[in-house]
Parts: sequence; C-alpha cells; structure tokens
Amino acid sequence: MTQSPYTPLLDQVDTPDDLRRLKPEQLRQLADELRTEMIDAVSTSGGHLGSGLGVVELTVAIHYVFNTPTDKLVWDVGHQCYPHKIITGRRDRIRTLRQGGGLSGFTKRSESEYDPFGAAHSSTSISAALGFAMANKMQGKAGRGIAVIGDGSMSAGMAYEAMNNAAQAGNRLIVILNDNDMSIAPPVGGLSAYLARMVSSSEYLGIRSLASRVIQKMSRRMHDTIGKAEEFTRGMVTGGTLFEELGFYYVGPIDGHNLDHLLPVLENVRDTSEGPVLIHVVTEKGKGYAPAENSADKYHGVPKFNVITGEKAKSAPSAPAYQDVFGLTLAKLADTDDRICAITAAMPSGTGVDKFAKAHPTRTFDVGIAEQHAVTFAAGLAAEGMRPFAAIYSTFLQRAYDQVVHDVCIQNLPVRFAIDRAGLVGADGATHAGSFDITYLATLPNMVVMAAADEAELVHMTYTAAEYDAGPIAFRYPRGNGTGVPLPEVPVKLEIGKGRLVREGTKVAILSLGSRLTEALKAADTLEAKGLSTTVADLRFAKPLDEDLIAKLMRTHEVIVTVEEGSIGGLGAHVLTFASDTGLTDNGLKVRTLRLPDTFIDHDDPIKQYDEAGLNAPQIVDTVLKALKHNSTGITGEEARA
Ligand SMILES: Cc1ncc(C[n+]2csc(CCOP(=O)(O)OP(=O)(O)O)c2C)c(N)n1
Ligand SMILES: CC(=O)[C@@H](O)[C@H](O)COP(=O)(O)O
Ligand SMILES: [Mg+2]
Repeated sequence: MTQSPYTPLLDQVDTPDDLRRLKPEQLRQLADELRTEMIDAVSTSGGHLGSGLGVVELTVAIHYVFNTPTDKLVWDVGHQCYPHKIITGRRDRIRTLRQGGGLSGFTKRSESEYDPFGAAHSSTSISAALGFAMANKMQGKAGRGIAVIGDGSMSAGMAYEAMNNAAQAGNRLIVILNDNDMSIAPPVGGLSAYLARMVSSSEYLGIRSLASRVIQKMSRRMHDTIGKAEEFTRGMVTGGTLFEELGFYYVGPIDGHNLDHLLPVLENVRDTSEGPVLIHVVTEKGKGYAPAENSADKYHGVPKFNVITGEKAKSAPSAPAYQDVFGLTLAKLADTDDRICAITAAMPSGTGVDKFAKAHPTRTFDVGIAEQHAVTFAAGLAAEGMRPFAAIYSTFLQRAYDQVVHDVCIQNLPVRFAIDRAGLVGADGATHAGSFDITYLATLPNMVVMAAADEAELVHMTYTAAEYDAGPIAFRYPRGNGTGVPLPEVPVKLEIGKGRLVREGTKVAILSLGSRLTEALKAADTLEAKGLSTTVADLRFAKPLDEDLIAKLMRTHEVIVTVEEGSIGGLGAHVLTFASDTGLTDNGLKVRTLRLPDTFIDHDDPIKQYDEAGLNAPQIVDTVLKALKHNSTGITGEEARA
C-alpha cells in the first residue's frame, strides 16, 4: 500500500514488528513523528528530554535492523529511552511518564519485554549486554547484546571493566557509543577530549560529505576476510585505537541522525562482524527541538513546558534549594580557608558545586561519572591536608561504598561527604531514592553522620564538617527546596553527637533525624490537641548518637518514636540498640521506629511516596496512638503491625 506523505506512520507502529514492516525510505518520516510525539508527551509530564531527542533516529534504526526483543537492547542510564518506549507498545501510556502508577522514566524489566534490563545509574549497559550475549551463546539461543552508552557514561570505570572482558562474546556483543559531547554538564576529562578529536578530525568531515561512497566501501570490506575487516576498521575511521586495543572492531564516527548512514552500518555489523564491535555514533543532544538545541543543558531534565516557546513551567520557590545553600555556603567558607575544595562526579548543578566553582574554579573538580574515583581522590586530598568535600547524591554514593570503607574510614581520613537527594526523590523513583546512606554510613567505625532538618541546619552542618579534621564526616539533606527558615548570618559549629530539643513535653517524645522534623512538629500539634504532651527532638546526628539526650527522654516519657528518611538499620536501629544495651527499655518503655519500608517505592509525588512509607504526620500520630493503646507485651508481630 502506498502511503501519502502526511499519513502518520507512527499510528501504524505499536511495536518493532510493525516498524520492520515499513520501507527504509519511510523511516525518516517515522522518526520525525516520533520526535514530535516525544516532545509533546514530555511537555505534559516533564522528564528527561534532550537525551531522547538525540537518539530518535538511532532508536528507529536499531529496532529496524535488529531483532528485538530477541536481541537484547540495553540503554545505558535509560534516561534516553522515551522514543524506545513509544515504539515498544507503550505509546498509549507515554503521557503518564514519571507519575504515580505511570511509566517509569527509565527502562524497567517489569514494564516490557523490550526492556531486558533496568537502569538509571550509569555505565552498566556493556556488562549487562555482555551477560545477555554470553547467556544466549551458552544456551545455544539466538540473541545479541546491544548496549547503547553515552559519552558521559563512558567515563565510568565499569564500562572499561566490561570491555576488557568482552572478547569471549564474539560477534554477539555490539556497543553503540552515543557521542553527543554532553553529559548533564559539558563532559570532562581525557576520554572526552579523545572522542572530540576523533569526531572533529578532517577525515570524519570528509566521510560525512562522501557518505554514500563510504558506505559502499564499508559493505564491500565488511564482506571481505577478517584481515580485510581489520583494514576496514583502520582505513575507514579516524581513530578508535583505544577501543581496538580493548579487542573491539571500531566503526565510526557515524552521523547518528542520518538514517542513510545508520541503517547500512548497522546492517553490516549485524551480518558480517567477527568479534565485538563498537560503533561510534555522533548525535546532538536536544536534536530537532530548537529550545533544547539552543540551551546550555540541552533540556536534559525539564519540568512541564510550552511546546511552542519552550518556556518551562515555574514553581514559585518559597525557599532556596538545598543544593544551592550547600554550594554557596561552601564557597563562602572557602573564601577564608584555602584547604577547602569540592568534588563532583558529573553533577555540578545538581549538587550545587557549580556555585562553588564560580568562586573557586581551581579548587573544584568534576571527575566525570566516577564516584569511586571521586571518593578515593578526596581521600588522597585529605591525607595531604586539604579539606575535601565530596558532594555526591546518596544513591550514587552507593557505588563507592568500598572506597568509603577502605580508603576513607579505615584510614580515618577527614573526607567530608555532602550527601544530596537523601530520602525519597519523587519522579525519578526507586533507583534514585536516597534510602540507604544512614544505614550504610552509620555502621562504619570512625564515621560521623549528620542530617539537616532544614536549610539553616545545612549551613551549620557544612561549617561543622569543614572544621572537623578528626576523621570522615557526612551530612545528608533532601532533594528540593528548604523550609523557608532564615539562613544564619554566621554558621555555628555544632557539637559532635549533640541534638537539640525543639519542643518540650512530658508523655510522648519524637526523635527526628533530618527533614521529617516538619512532619514531627505537625504530629506533635495533633497529639497536643488530643491531650498528649509531646517533646520533639532534632537529633542532628545518627552517629554518634546523643546518648545523654536519648536516655533522658527515655526515662521521662512513656512513648518514644524515632523518625528518619532512611531504611531499616539507621537511626531507629541505633537508638534501639543503645536502649536495650543500657536497659532503658527494660521497664516497659514503648519505643517505635518509623523508617522507610522494606520495599522499593516507585516514582510518584514525594508527599504520596512518604504517605506510602508511613512517614508523614498522620502516620506518626497513628503510631503514637497505637503504642499507647497496645501494651505490646504478649502480642504477635502481625497483631502489632495491624
Ligand atoms: C552512577 C551515576 N552517576 C551519575 C548519574 C547522573 N547522570 C544521569 S545522566 C548523566 C549524564 C550521562 O551522559 P551521557 O551518558 O553522555 O548521556 P546523555 O545525557 O548525553 O545522552 C548523569 C551524570 C547517574 N545516572 N548514574
Ligand atoms: C538521569 C539522572 O540520573 C539525572 O538526570 C537525575 O534524574 C537528576 O536528578 P535531579 O533532578 O534530582 O538532579
Ligand atoms: Mg552524552
């Protein structure tokens, strides 16, 4: 059937099988429609836009040429997967992206057979694709592993660990390096410079202008012997040595927006490659949407926006963002202390390190997506007398746990950990939630762990950390804006291991750690209205605990409730351990611990997420009332939870 040029092809493509029924010459139109659909969808939901815009043609070409889902397509990070979602059966739900009950903003195995591997943290794709390739090979099944990884994500060591191990996969492993010369911020480091040299070389420009001739030459060579294939990789490209040394056939650089280039190259690789192949594709982040193309961050992550103007929806911020309070405070402290320096792993704006960098560029280090290196680098700086702040999101610090233990804590080095995005984070969902840092840090000898209840506390904690040279110290704070409290003119050095009483009562004591303090105070109001005199303490420290304060409150109150934005094993566990070790719980004291549940909480509005977690004021009140009603002796766990 002949199509009129204006018939929407996207309406005919629900899955890649439909796509593969189209003629190659129809794919340009399909890609344009896909791009328009994606822009429209993200304008209503918000989300990651720039990266997906840059891979529209690549998405179409991969699904057209390869046999997905038998061939396992693994998107690195997964923030660029919206076009992929639209043509893999999820177009009808694409406007639910990142909302409660809606599609995830990343790839997710439970969502689709076309998402063979979930992601959101970077640089896992080559390892996972290699795993798929090897499993299929060993089981005698069809199916390649195809990893699509960005230039920013290629800065992490894990990508090289995987490539170093790839030879055994033979031609079942294909790595597509999507080089848009951008991370969230401009990319940094030697690898980025290497890729830029390859792309900007005159041969590449020549190749672009002589595309059809090159493709002919390529396919001829690809059908040749292995020796000729070697010649192809070397003759055809402008670089690639690094990847060749790691055992890959390097193909590229290729214009990733030109389907006439992409399709034959992918077909050739599919049909003729002898070993693992790395295809270097050059794309533009934000491609095809002028406001994104013309912006500094290429609309990496956006709120809802006006499609015509590109104008982003503004929420009236009542208070400064925590990350900015941190960055500006640190910058100010560094004005008079030249030992202070800041390290970010590719998140300068997200962590507020960009604010520090403006004032102190020579003491700012963006190390790329390399959290492990960031921590050990900070340890080296600390060992030599600097005062390094490693500013890393809670979820990404998970990656550097052994470095925290082995390089920092065992040597008792004064690395300062500024842990942003602590607690639940909303639309990014479970992969980005900062759920575990209290647990994984407060268990470590030598480590001090603080949590800021509001932005003024964050100022004090930043200062306290700067002044603390006795060993490692961490302070955590949530995503988003502060509570609106006035910021202190002069920061206070907090006494290590001492909390504060925010409100004094006699019957119930809520021990809060971090920014649940607002909810704890609301709960106290409700309890007071019910005639239950309530104390609220902001413990400030998960480690060391303010044992004097806790013991005093335990001796004088009937119910103790701990509240924290973290998993089991954190504040509540430490308080209970202290209380039972010292016999404080021996006389029927009712202690309850409110913490994140033992489940992964999906993307949603943070208030709803905290409802689900049972950490909002009404649930704190409920917990107290239940504790007072039940004399917990003799009831089963199930009854107690009911
Ligand atoms: C381990 C880890 N650290 C940091 C991030 C935050 N992050 C998400 S996307 C991104 C940039 C990725 O750049 P690139 O791979 O080039 O993809 P692009 O956005 O350019 O398409 C970063 C730093 C992450 N997802 N995972
Ligand atoms: C994909 C990714 O990891 C980042 O883009 C992340 O979504 C940023 O989160 P924030 O918006 O909290 O900085
Ligand atoms: Mg990139």
